[in-house]
Amino acid sequence: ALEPLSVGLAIGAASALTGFLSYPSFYCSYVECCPGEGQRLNASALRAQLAARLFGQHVARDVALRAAAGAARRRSPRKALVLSLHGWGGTGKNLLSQIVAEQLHPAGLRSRFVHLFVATLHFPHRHLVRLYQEQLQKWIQGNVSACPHSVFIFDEMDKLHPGLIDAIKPFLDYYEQVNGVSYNKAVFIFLSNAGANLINQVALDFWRSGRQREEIQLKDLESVLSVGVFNNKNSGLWHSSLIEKNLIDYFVPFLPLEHKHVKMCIRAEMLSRGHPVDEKVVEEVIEEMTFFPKEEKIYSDKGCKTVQAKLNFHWDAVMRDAKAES
Ligand SMILES: Nc1ncnc2c1ncn2[C@@H]1O[C@H](COP(=O)(O)OP(=O)(O)OP(=O)(O)O)[C@@H](O)[C@H]1O
Repeated sequence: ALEPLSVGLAIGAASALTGFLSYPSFYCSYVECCPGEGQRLNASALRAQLAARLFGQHVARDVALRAAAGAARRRSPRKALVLSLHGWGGTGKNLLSQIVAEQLHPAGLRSRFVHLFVATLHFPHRHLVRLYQEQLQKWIQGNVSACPHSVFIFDEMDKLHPGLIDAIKPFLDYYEQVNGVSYNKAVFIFLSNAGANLINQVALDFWRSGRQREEIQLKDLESVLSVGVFNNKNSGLWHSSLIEKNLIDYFVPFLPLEHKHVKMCIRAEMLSRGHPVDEKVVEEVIEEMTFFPKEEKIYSDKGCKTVQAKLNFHWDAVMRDAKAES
């Protein structure tokens, strides 16, 4: 093995000789750097990732692509990009956030410029809201000062205390600067189950009337949600204040997943573990999953969420049987 010093000297000499590696790119190949001024969400790279990794979510995919294209167009956006993701559990909201974050920061959730907050985990106590507000504001301000392209993901947004939503609001607004810091290149992604039942009902109505799932358009979902959730003061929707002020740029709905999508998740999980796809196992795993509504059993009630656990369980059983036989 080569000593680190020799490797460093060799690389240094090579770069000095060729003049090929500029200082920042050389440095940034070893230490994660904040993307440069011109860096934007790349719509075609995002399209390829979404096509390969996110199943059964044509509406969410199209909205995310529109957001990326919009962000790419604006050299100097007037405000931070704010996406609000809604849908049933296990339908891909965290996955899509991760894919979007990876476009700006290839390390994704491991990047020091991508920050994930889970309401019940990071802000569990109501009586500490003031402290959380202060900490959250300092955290966002410090991180955006260090990297304007910071990404903040808030999971379980419907469980976030309204005081914390108020604390975030100034960063989402059309201010050029807040306390000397500009937030217009930051990305905020909010995840929640709010409106999931209404989204599911639209999907079911399409199915019952014999229409294709792919015919569902954003406007079909927006119209139901705007009456049932967004404009309903009694729905207790967490972000009514954000909507009133037009701080959310894109509403991203997630449809409930059907058998065929869950099968795609199972196959993808097998491949990611380095196993070939075994259709018999796919069928066995899907058999163990539950689907709603009671009569038609079309949609997975946990989306793809339990796929990993079910596969683990399945393989443990296979190993046990193999051991017992030998
Ligand atoms: N549409 C999908 N396409 C591919 N994989 C999916 C999809 N939906 C869920 N998964 C997989 O299922 C698991 C759970 O998904 P994810 O965490 O994104 O769901 P979620 O909608 O954020 O759920 P929750 O609301 O419960 O947090 C992940 O491993 C993810 O990769």
